[in-house]
Amino acid sequence: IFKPKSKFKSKSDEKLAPKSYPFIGSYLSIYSNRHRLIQWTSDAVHNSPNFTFLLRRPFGQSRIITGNPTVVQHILKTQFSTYQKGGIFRDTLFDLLGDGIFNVDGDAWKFQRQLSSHEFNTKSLRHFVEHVVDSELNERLLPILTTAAANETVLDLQDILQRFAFDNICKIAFGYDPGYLTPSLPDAKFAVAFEDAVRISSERFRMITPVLWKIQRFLNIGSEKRLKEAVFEIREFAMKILNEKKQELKDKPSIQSVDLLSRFISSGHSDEKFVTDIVISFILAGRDTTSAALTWFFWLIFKNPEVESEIVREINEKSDSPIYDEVKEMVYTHASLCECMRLYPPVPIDTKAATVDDVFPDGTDVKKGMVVSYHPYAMGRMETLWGGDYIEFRPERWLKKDEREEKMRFVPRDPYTYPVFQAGPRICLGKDMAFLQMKRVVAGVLRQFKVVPVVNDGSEPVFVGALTSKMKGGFPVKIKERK
Ligand code: HEM
Repeated sequence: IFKPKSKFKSKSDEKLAPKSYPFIGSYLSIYSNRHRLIQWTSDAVHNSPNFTFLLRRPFGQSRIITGNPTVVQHILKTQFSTYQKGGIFRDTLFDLLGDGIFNVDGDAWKFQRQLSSHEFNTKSLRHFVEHVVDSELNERLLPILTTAAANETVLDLQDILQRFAFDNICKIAFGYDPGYLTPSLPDAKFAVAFEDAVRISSERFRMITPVLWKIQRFLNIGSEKRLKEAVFEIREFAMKILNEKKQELKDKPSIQSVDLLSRFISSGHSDEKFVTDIVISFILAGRDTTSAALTWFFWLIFKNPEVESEIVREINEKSDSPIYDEVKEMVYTHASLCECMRLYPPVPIDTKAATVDDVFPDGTDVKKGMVVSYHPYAMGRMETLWGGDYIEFRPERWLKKDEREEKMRFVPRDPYTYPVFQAGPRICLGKDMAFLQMKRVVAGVLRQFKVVPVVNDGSEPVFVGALTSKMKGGFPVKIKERK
């Protein structure tokens, strides 16, 4: 599928690899690039032989980062049991995620995966898009945009989309509506606690050594103190909902619940710790991913008006179809979202730990315990994989004319070249749900409005990556009614 080749053409190219020194490793380069770590590691991937490089961190820790699809397939599929969450990932996120699906391996993971996969069957997905997404769209998002258009106010669209996604995922996970997109509702405590806990947990990854945050946690000071409080609030809240749900199901056993929590309780899993852990993982998974993708999507279509026109044409053509059929048939919009996430992946880099010594197909030696990352951001910007126009936003690269039916057909790329949703046995469980949600939002918004970014000095927005990516400083926009 992809032939690794040495990219070092000359001695001067080799100088592009991060410099490493005894004891501190590449810390000086890491520190000077701390505000653009995704872009810096992406450059390092591009400039490395076989697109795999070893990043030496202080105190003898090393991390292998790859953008080579053959290696990605090796990590995510062929040697699936060798590369696990384990180690530093589990340790760093344990306070927030506990033993939720994101943070476990082996039988514990398999069990949660099987149990929750029912939530993603066609019936549940149809309900999700027709009821959950649609009510949030029509009752909350579109009225906010209508008011902003009438008053010509500037909105932070990134913030609004995050709130939208948070309400959606809470309804799926808990059957509970936090109303985070409704500014008049004061009960945003749970959402704020969740936001703080995710931010502080992500910051732990950026510390020079985990010992630092562990000391802070032990002394219960600084951001670790807030993390403890935030996690306490989240768990207390989750427990409250759990008990209410248990009572509700006891009082009305015949009730048709579609949320994850009710499903677990109904199938006999009501252990408080187990159920709260898994629900917290789901909220994390669904919270910032679709909003990150949509934020960059609205920026990209503004920059590429011919793409926006084609999307508007497609959604108007489908406006008489039932909602579920409409979103399923939005082929050009689907391609545009894939193209957007190629350039701006919501999870820009993802990490595993090697459980035994191994050798990658490109010859890289891996030692037991090493941290190993694959880099969707770097891979989306590789000429070898996407051609000379890789930097252009061109949804057509995902489409092919179906000669018999005389219409465009979506042609997916193999998931090891495009691991935006991960790949292999642990591929994102919410992928289909995410596309349905994003396409419904795009149709709802663009049918009625034009989103116009407020760009003061003509500069491009900056991509920042943590656990999930963000647009630095938010996404200020004005909303115009489409004539
Ligand atoms: C554009 C949107 C999304 C993207 C790009 C995305 C991407 C990913 C990625 C890269 C992973 C692997 C993370 C890891 O193991 O470290 C993942 C896992 C997962 N995602 Fe998504 N995700 C999206 C939306 C969603 C949504 C909306 C949900 C839930 C409703 C969801 C549920 C999950 C779950 C449960 C896992 C864990 C799967 C497992 O470990 O077996 N995702 N996703």
